[in-house]
Amino acid sequence: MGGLEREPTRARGAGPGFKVAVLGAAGGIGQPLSLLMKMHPLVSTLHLYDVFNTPGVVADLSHTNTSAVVRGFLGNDQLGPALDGMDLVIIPAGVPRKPGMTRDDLFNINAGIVRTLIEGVAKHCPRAFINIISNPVNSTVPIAAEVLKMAGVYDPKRLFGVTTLDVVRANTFVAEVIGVDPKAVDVPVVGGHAGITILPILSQVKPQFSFTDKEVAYLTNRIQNGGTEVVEAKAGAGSATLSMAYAAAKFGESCLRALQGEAGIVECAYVDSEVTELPFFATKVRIGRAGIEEIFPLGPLNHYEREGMEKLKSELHDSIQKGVKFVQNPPAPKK
Ligand SMILES: NC(=O)C1=CN([C@@H]2O[C@H](COP(=O)(O)OP(=O)(O)OC[C@H]3O[C@@H](n4cnc5c(N)ncnc54)[C@H](O)[C@@H]3O)[C@@H](O)[C@H]2O)C=CC1
Ligand SMILES: O=C([O-])CC(=O)C(=O)O
Repeated sequence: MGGLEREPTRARGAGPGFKVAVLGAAGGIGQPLSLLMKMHPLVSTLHLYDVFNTPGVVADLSHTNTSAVVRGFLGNDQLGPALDGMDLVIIPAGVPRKPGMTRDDLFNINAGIVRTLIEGVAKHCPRAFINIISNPVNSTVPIAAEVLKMAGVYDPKRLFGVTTLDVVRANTFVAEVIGVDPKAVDVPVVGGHAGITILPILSQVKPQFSFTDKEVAYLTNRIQNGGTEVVEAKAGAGSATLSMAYAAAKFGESCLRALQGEAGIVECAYVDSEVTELPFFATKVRIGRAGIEEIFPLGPLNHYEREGMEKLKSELHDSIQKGVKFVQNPPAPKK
């Protein structure tokens, strides 16, 4: 195809807004998430990185007439340029589940992917907010923290495990039960992001509502197993992608609004925390320009929720330790 004799006149990418990188951008989550970020008015530059098909995704997205400039980066050699100067790095890279698998079954492949990508972040944009989507989140966030510590650039206020999909699901399923618009519902979801470590605090739902025991059991089970519901429905073709892209864009937007200086941005996220004895835990956090400004306590829990808290602790503890150990005592490379 013939090119233009002169370059397009408007130099773009230097306008107001933030620089965002999506790592794993050609995947099931990465593509719709990249579209949503390309449409976002707070994004001026969008860097799409993957080990596969980024030129195709970039060619496609670059034809949308939204102001963000999109650039593609392919393969490990281009990880540095993909990350240079980024304000926000969103990471949905890695393999998804198939029916019968747990999120922890993804550890062997995804742990190494996240470690490599975070080494890149540590080197090229250590002050960026990092949003980790790659599973198992309960372990990949501790992996990221250890890698950043080793590089001497760990700022716990800027590292977030994305658990927004659990909140999105909780709000949707609760809205169905109480018969209101899901946008009007707010359910805190705490703990982690796998099975029983996902703990919806239904007693704190807004608007206030008194659920029956049967409703609590149904809702808790559906929220904890929402990911598996999608994995089974997709029958081998992957896990949640569209709802996850929506959730990641929602959380990413909150990070960008916080970076811009907007006050009062509150989201649930899995973060370095002292709310419990576990070193990482998801609760509501207030995010500001420099990252997490406040981690909210759990608030009053009923008997059912206190039991759920006790049940989740040992699984979450083990997943955290597994991630920490992976970086501190890495497995010997296979011969
Ligand atoms: N936190 C959450 O709530 C959720 C997390 N997930 C997780 O997100 C991850 C991605 O899921 P999908 O997009 O459905 O998978 P996918 O397989 O469709 O896409 C993953 C992408 O990552 C890329 N990739 C692989 N190795 C890479 C590397 N070293 N560097 C950069 N990119 C690399 C692949 O080429 C692919 O394009 C999975 O681990 C999945 O379990 C999925 C849904 C919800
Ligand atoms: O279930 C999975 O494997 C993907 C995921 O984390 C979710 O949908 O919540």
